[in-house]
Amino acid sequence: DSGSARASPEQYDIQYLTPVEIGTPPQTLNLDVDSGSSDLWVFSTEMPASSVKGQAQYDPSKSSTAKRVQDATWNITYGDNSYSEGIVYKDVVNVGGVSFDAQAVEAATAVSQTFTTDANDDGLLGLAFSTINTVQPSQEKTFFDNVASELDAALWTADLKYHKSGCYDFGVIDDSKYTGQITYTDVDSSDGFWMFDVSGYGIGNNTFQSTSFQGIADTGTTLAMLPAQVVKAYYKQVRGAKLDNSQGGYVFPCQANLPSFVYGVGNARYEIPGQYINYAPVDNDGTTCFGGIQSDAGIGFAILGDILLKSAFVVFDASENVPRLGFAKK
Ligand SMILES: O=C(CNCc1ccccc1)Nc1scc(-c2ccccc2)c1C(=O)NCc1ccccc1
Repeated sequence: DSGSARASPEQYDIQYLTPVEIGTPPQTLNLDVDSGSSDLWVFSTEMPASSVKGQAQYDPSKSSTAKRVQDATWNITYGDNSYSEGIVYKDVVNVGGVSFDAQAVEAATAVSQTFTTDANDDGLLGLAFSTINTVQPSQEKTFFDNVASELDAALWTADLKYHKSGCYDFGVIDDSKYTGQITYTDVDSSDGFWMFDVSGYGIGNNTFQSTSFQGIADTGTTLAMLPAQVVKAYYKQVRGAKLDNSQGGYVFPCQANLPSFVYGVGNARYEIPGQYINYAPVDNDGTTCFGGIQSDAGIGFAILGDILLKSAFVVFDASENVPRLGFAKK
């Protein structure tokens, strides 16, 4: 079995949304496929109407295959202190043609303001490792863990694009989506993330620095949160850039000519074009812009979010004893 689902960007590529069918007859919700968390949770008819502003809601009472998981609850808080919580159903879930008939669908009963204000985002589909799923008293499996044994290959791929729709594929590597070789690197999943070693970095045409650091491949995080020293060195090359704590990070004049950022995976080198690193204006007149590369200070590891992932074709491969990540140019 294999499948393919679209990943459509919201404004500034803040996140990418993928249509997911839930229940019988199918209810289509647009979810944020998130390799940085492991809960599949949705806006639902179980939450107060005041928390719903345009989102589609999963209605288990309208699904003949929905079954309540008695006494099961969940709650999750993300690094920006956004959170959601609720109860659990089992139901049919279909992503890009790959289906599982008893997927834990975590129906929200409450969400934070940040989720309520994002009208197009109906929930998250977590594809990190099931060891960090938040359902209690017994943890549930991610959609990928549930379908892996049915897939032609136990892997999924991310082909995210700059200000354009891309794809998430399941069970197959589509060779038309990348050029050259795929470079693989082992994943340390002990913290539940797709965590690996970045072998070094380079700024524009400057010499590549072979200082490795650990990071997670996180399709759910917008920006690339990198070691403070790396980020400081990057913005030193940007005239007018400064760390503005009131904005929460490095900003620069929107007209700045940003250098590219090169990152290493093993002996391979991948480049984020400077244009991708001009994330979005922070003011109405578009004079000052917020950087797509920011510091990972206080997190404990780097977060290689969409700003970085959209520069490559990425393989999330759990087909062997040790999971691994593959990167290729495209
Ligand atoms: O939580 C995730 C992946 N989910 C991101 C997401 C998607 C939709 C809504 C909210 C969040 N990734 C990870 S792993 C570790 C962290 C983290 C980040 C900062 C401090 C502590 C932990 C995060 C995370 O929260 N990512 C999202 C994020 C938001 C704002 C700033 C940085 C990162």
